[in-house]
Amino acid sequence: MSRELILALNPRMQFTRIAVYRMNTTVFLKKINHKPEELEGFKSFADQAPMRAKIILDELKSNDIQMDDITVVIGRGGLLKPVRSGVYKVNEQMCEHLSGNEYGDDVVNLGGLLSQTLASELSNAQAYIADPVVVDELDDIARITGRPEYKKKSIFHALDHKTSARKFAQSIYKKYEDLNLIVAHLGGGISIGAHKKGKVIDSNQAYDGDGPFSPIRSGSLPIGDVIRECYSGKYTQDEMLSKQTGKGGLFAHFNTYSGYDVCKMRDAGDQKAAEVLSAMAYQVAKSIGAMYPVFGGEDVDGIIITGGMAKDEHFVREIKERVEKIAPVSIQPGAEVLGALSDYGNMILRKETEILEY
Ligand SMILES: Nc1ncnc2c1ncn2[C@@H]1O[C@H](COP(=O)(O)OP(=O)(O)O)[C@@H](O)[C@H]1O
Ligand SMILES: CCCC(=O)OP(=O)(O)O
Repeated sequence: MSRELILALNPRMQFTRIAVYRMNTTVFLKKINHKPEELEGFKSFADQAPMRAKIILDELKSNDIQMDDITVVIGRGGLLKPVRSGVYKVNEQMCEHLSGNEYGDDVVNLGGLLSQTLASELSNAQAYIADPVVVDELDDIARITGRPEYKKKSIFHALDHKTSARKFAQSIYKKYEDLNLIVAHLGGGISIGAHKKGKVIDSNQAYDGDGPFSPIRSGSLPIGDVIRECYSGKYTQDEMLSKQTGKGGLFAHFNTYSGYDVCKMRDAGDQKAAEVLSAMAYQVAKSIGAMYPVFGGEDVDGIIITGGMAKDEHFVREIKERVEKIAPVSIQPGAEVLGALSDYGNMILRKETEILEY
């Protein structure tokens, strides 16, 4: 059996999930929580990389992981220039773009930066990312907006979308490339994508654009009101961007980053939580419905609902009731991000995947 180890990383706002794999066996799995006081004082998410990397290294060492055996460090890919789906070696330009927030400031940028920082501390490791949030397979028609200077960008949870869609295809003994699917990832961000024969030809711009509001993002807003707020003199540009991308949605209503907490409030009888969650489900359902014409009259073979909030049966039921006439609905609760990264890691080790250059 190969001694080589894969270290997979999924940095989130308040924690970092890490796992170590030897082939298909999980050797180590940990959710490292970061206390609010540890995260205070950093100007951007990218600046947290050295601090989080040190904690991860200490965690691996104290759990007797054979550091010299780690040859692949692979993280979720961040906000970068548009790229094709697949595995990328982390290079200098990628690190510059991620650390400089060239395409936006989000915790997901830490995926590539942590991979690079950790690989540089290990004697035999190379850093990678896979299916970053900027995988771009949009049809040209989906890019055009009502202002020639603005193009719709492809920003969605590509890793979970592709993994869930392939898993669904396998479950019905079909190839992903032969199916038309609508995938809804319900996580911290919410992305709804039209997967036509293996390509995501349309999606909401799930970071700073349109679509349903999510646990942390505002989604589509009445744009005139937003423009007036921008010019009110009350907020800086960074504050306005943060309201859209990290402090909108359920956070703006309830002051928590956790969709789980708001579901618990609803279950405990909180009327406002029930109303806002129902509105979120309503917006998700409308966005799923909006993908139907994208297939140009072809049948939709399935709607896949995935991500952390797909674990909440009440929330999922409210979406399902509104969309199940379009196509059969398959629920895949939770997002298997670390597992998906380890699959890519194994493909790297077996030389079964092209390593793309950013
Ligand atoms: N059992 C659950 N019920 C409702 N929401 C949940 C549950 N478990 C996790 N969540 C929420 O899912 C969101 C995270 O989704 P996830 O797909 O894991 O991550 P990501 O933010 O990367 O998309 C968080 O808002 C979290 O609180
Ligand atoms: C960064 C855009 C994609 C997205 O929203 O992902 P998360 O659900 O992981 O926040």
